[in-house]
Amino acid sequence: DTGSAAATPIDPRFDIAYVTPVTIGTPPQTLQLDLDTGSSDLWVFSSHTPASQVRGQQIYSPDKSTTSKLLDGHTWSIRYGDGSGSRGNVYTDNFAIGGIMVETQAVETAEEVSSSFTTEDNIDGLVGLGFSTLNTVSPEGQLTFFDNAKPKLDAPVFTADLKYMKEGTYDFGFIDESKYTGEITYVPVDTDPGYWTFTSSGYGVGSGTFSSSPITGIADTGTSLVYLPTAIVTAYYRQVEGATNSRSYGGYVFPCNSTLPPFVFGIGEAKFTIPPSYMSYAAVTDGSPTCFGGLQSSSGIGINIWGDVALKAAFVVFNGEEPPTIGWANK
Ligand SMILES: CC[C@H](C)[C@H](NC(=O)C[C@H](O)[C@H](CC1CCCCC1)NC(=O)CCNC(=O)[C@H](Cc1ccccc1)NC(=O)N1CCC(N)CC1)C(=O)NCc1cnc(C)nc1N
Repeated sequence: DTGSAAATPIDPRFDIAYVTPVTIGTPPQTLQLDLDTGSSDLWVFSSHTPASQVRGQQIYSPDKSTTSKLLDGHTWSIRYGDGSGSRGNVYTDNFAIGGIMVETQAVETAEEVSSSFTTEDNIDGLVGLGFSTLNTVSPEGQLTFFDNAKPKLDAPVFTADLKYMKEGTYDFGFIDESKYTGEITYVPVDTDPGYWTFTSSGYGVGSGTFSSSPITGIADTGTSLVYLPTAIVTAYYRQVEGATNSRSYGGYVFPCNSTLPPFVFGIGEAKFTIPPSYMSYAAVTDGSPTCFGGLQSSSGIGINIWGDVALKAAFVVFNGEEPPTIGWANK
């Protein structure tokens, strides 16, 4: 099988996240989920989520599906890097993305979600596309949609073609040559502890010299920005008039009318350029003349994260063969 599904930005003003339509159960219930290579739980707002915590999200009702089965005695509880979290019970049911159907997918129903999920009414839940080792279901961990779908895919891959303030695509089971230019450069993936962890070959700021130095981090579709070592981040903002590292805004900000250099990162011998428009992420509040940078320091996180700001500058292949690799191409 092969399949394709849209990745649509949830906010027209800046790319905080992307959602993809999925169907669950019989008859199919359609939800808009955030495909997240930085985690491995598939969880949804559901008929079990307290009404006080639901604000416009679509919900999955297992009781309305003739193919749902409670996974008795199983629970899940997850905490994300931004401090948000959720927890609940587990069902298996039919689950499809882009026409790829998995009959007994573990679908984790939320009994509780944190406030930032309640207020984000465009996200009905997440599809974790990290490695199944990160799945939080207890007492037995469950497989991701990709792990379940892999045997029926023409090729054990999925690709991300995320776009700047535009609808992009996730493809499953094939590599669409019309979506990229030149060659795909593949590099090894370290699957411990379960992220798509790879090593970039270096970086450059604007037309400055390229610094060849290994930068190990995770490819994370569920993270909005790029988080890299402080030395790289200060080298970048040194080139931005009026940039400061703001404690109150929690990161590097600058006057929105400042000229930003592009940011270049290496994958093997290949080079990828994040254009200035992506690097000026958003005004700190609507209408403010102060903008928040798309590149921030990873010093408080403990890992480097290549989030959407970097991913949308490339066509990215998540290759699930043994051993897994990740491929990057210009587009
Ligand atoms: C099994 C756990 C699983 C692997 C977990 N994975 C992750 O946290 C990475 C994962 O990709 C998650 C997936 C997110 C979670 C929130 C909802 C959208 C998806 N990414 C993050 O948490 C990265 C930081 N968050 C972000 O990048 C969120 C994403 C978001 C999007 C839309 C709406 C709300 C939030 N963006 C913002 O908050 N933004 C608002 C501020 C703006 N300046 C930038 C955009 C983990 O590492 N948890 C360990 C963990 C726990 N506790 C903490 C404190 N840190 C941790 N890393």
